[in-house]
Amino acid sequence: MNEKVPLLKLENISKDFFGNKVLNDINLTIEQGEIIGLVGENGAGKSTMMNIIFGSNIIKDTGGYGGKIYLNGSEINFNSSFDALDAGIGMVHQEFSLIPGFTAYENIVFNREDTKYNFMVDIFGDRLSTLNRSKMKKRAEKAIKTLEVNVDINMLVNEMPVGHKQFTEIAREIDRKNTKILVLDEPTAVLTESEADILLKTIKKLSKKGISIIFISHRLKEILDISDKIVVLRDGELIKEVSPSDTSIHEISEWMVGRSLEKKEKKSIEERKFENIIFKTKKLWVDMPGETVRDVSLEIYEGEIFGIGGLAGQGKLGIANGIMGLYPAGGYVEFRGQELHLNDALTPLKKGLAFVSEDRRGVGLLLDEPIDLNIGFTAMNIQEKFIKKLFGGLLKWRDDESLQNIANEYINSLEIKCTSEKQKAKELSGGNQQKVCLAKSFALKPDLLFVSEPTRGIDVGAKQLVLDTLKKYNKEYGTTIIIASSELEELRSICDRISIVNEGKIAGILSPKDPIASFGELMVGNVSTDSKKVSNV
Ligand SMILES: Nc1ncnc2c1ncn2[C@@H]1O[C@H](COP(=O)(O)OP(=O)(O)OP(=O)(O)O)[C@@H](O)[C@H]1O
Repeated sequence: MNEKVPLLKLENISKDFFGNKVLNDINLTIEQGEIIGLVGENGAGKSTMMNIIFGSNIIKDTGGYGGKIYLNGSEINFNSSFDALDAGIGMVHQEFSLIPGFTAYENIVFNREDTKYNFMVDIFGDRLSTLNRSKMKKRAEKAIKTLEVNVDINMLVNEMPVGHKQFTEIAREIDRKNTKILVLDEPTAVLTESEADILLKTIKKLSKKGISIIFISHRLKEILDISDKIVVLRDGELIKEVSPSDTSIHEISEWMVGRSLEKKEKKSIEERKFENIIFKTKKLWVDMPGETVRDVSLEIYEGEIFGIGGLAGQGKLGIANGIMGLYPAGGYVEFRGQELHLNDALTPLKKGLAFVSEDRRGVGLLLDEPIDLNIGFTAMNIQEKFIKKLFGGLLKWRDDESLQNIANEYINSLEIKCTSEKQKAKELSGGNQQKVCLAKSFALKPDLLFVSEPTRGIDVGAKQLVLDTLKKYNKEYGTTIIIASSELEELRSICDRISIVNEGKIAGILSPKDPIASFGELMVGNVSTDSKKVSNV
């Protein structure tokens, strides 16, 4: 009998990192054109499994893996990702692998550039061939067009907003002619809902063309909407394979965490009164690629949790980036009654402001350093915390014990999955790296904390934990918190007031109890409605 051979088959796959077992006896098959939705808590082993399929160096450099992988029935054993690409397996990693100083189109066709004939090639060989840029641009444009997004292919990658970087990465994979399997590791984490919708449609189209997709996401609704088969990993074990029509978000969440989850009643937010203005902006503008901040005037009360929402590119992320000196900014900003000088990244930190950026890997972590140093680093440098001094400060050295203590405090409270506080940041899973970034800002004990997209890349179970930790900080230390988020429900669950930014201006400020429709109206710039300004809840 002629048994049908699956496109890809994983047989008894296991992996440990220096004795720490992270994958155990995984068996999985993937058919041509099938979309597999891969889910699991932060640190469950999803990226590791994908790195094995993609032949990533990190697997080989850490002792390889156990078990066998078959592609079209033949065993494969990739020596590098180039072998995987040659075999038709592409991957878009959580962290971008684009070349920052190159344009989008150069990145999309990188290593597969078109060249022009010139006579020197006949004499000296291919090394003297010249690039056929117009052909390269046409190819890049075609790939971007497939995605139906508006990305400027001539823009340098380091000047792009994160969402556009993500589309550039995917366009690069689409441009490859031989792709059979595409692994997408949390591709929608950096996208807005509407951008994510576009991507999901593209994924469906690719699968119809016969390309198989392995799609990792913490947004379980997406997983249910798009997958042909949902695969749940927990603590390195494959614990469930299920069809989306036979399950629900709640059930998947329970398989992920391994226990039954109570359906939480929505708690109504207690109304709080605030007296003093701690922070003000007048006519703030910020020049950040992809983010329009034109004219933002705000007054923030000491001790409140203030939300900033709005559609992508309207300015919600640009505000904190400008104030914290990461992008050119102008206008007037005041903190505790004193003008705060803009275009300087050090002064805000010294004055008691802190920022957890949406681009956490870009500006957040010292990847080769251990967790404890990452958590304490900024506080050490800016506030001389975790430092021992002798002779009136003439002799200074690192206080390793207090660093360890603070790190362990956050490892426990934020449930950071790691082997110890000495594990290097680069060895943590994406979601756990993000928790380290939050801990780093908490260690500063700031008076005013800006947080952008606090739960991006965080699994369903840990989302609430992160929001609760923010609330706890606000309550215990009186920290004023300004949260920018594309998830309106997240803002409505913890903020005292929520502003909506539209076209670089504050369209209105609402109470979290206001109806969703009022937020929606402000998001599309309809300011003439009843959107009352909540000056103090
Ligand atoms: N290079 C490495 N060295 C040591 N341990 C590692 C390394 N890479 C990953 N790990 C460990 O393997 C485990 C699984 O990590 P992995 O990145 O596969 O998780 P994940 O399911 O993708 O999580 P997330 O949702 O947070 O991205 C984690 O405990 C992580 O610390």
